[in-house]
Amino acid sequence: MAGKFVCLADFEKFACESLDKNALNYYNSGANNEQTLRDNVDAFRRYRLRPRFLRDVSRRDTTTTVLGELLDFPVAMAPTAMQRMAHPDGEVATARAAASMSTGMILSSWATSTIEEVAEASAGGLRWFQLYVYKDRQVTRNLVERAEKAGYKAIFLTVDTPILGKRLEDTRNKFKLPAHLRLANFSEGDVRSSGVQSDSDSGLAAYVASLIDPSLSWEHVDWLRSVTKLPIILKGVLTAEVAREAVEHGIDGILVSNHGARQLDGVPATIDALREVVSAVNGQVEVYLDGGVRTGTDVLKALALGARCVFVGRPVLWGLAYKGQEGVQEMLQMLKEEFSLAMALSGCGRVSDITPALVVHESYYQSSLRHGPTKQQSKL
Ligand SMILES: Cc1cc2nc3c(=O)[nH]c(=O)nc-3n(C[C@H](O)[C@H](O)[C@H](O)COP(=O)(O)O)c2cc1C
Ligand SMILES: CCCCCCC(=O)C(=O)O
Repeated sequence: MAGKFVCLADFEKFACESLDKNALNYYNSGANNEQTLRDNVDAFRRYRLRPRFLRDVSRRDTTTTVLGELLDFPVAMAPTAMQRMAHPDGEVATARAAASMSTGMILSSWATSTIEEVAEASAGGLRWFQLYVYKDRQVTRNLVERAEKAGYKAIFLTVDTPILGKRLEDTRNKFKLPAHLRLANFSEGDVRSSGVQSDSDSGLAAYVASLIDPSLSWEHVDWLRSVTKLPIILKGVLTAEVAREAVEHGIDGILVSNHGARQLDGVPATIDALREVVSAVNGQVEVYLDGGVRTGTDVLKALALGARCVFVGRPVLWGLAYKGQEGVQEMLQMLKEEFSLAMALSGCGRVSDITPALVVHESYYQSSLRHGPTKQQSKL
């Protein structure tokens, strides 16, 4: 348990006070007016819990599985690029924290540590690899083969970023990766050396435009399927339509995500999009969620609405900024304890006790106050 911190907002506050502007704005900002950024967090507050009491919750089992891999609790770490801006050990510290807490991490294609050093530093830990598709297929294939060889258990293909979203602070700051760091998995063409920065761009947007494939389509998904035996999860799905297509293309899982609200501003909060995706895939593949998860009750709500596991992005960076590996562990420990408490207080001894009846949208109560019970309420 963290010494002086009592909630994840404390980690955020520390990061805001200690990181430099270039890194902090890059980590914390969202796209455009940040409507979706705010909504990702606020939307969780619009769901209400319906606890079941008089059940023995003296012992709780928080474990779950993701594609057959055991996790001590249903919270793992989303890929976030360039973690060494937050702490010198960056992704290596994150991977060690994941292993020590018996959960998993997704390593970003844009890590500031190599695929191999992260694997070596956290031997026995659960790691997945996040993939961006480069215009040069060989570059992309090489990343996949390295991840497979180094023991990563799945590929999370990010589908919401054919082009970089507009992040105002990064543009104002002319974001740059500090000179002592590099995108460690590429031999050349990093954020500093892309060379095409205009006044209306951050260094990042220029790099993406020069190297990342904006023609990303189902053809690339099928190609990826043909070059790896690893399970493929689509990261960035928000609609039933895409979810159904994903299942048709033999995808193994779906991560409901809006990229931490950094791509298309105005898309729904992920917790609001979750139900549509869960119902579209109808149990055919596992569904996960990231975006705005900050408390144990957020985790509980996401699971009740059908997520098998949730991922956190920015909280990892805040934990790193606080105390490296130890800071990330403390952040995860806090979420685990909050989740276990939320399970107890809602009458759930096991993760499988968390069912849709546990959660309703706030409108459920507003409509019954005005008009008496709705059909949904009468059914519960
Ligand atoms: C600083 C930062 C960098 C990110 N880098 C990546 C990335 O390299 N690949 C990716 O698929 N998603 C990336 N994301 C999105 C996260 O994986 C995740 O979807 C999001 O952060 C979850 O929302 P949260 O930060 O509110 O927990 C990044 C997010 C942030 C904040
Ligand atoms: C292909 C786009 C790279 C984006 C850089 C990392 C990232 O995902 C972010 O949100 O920033």
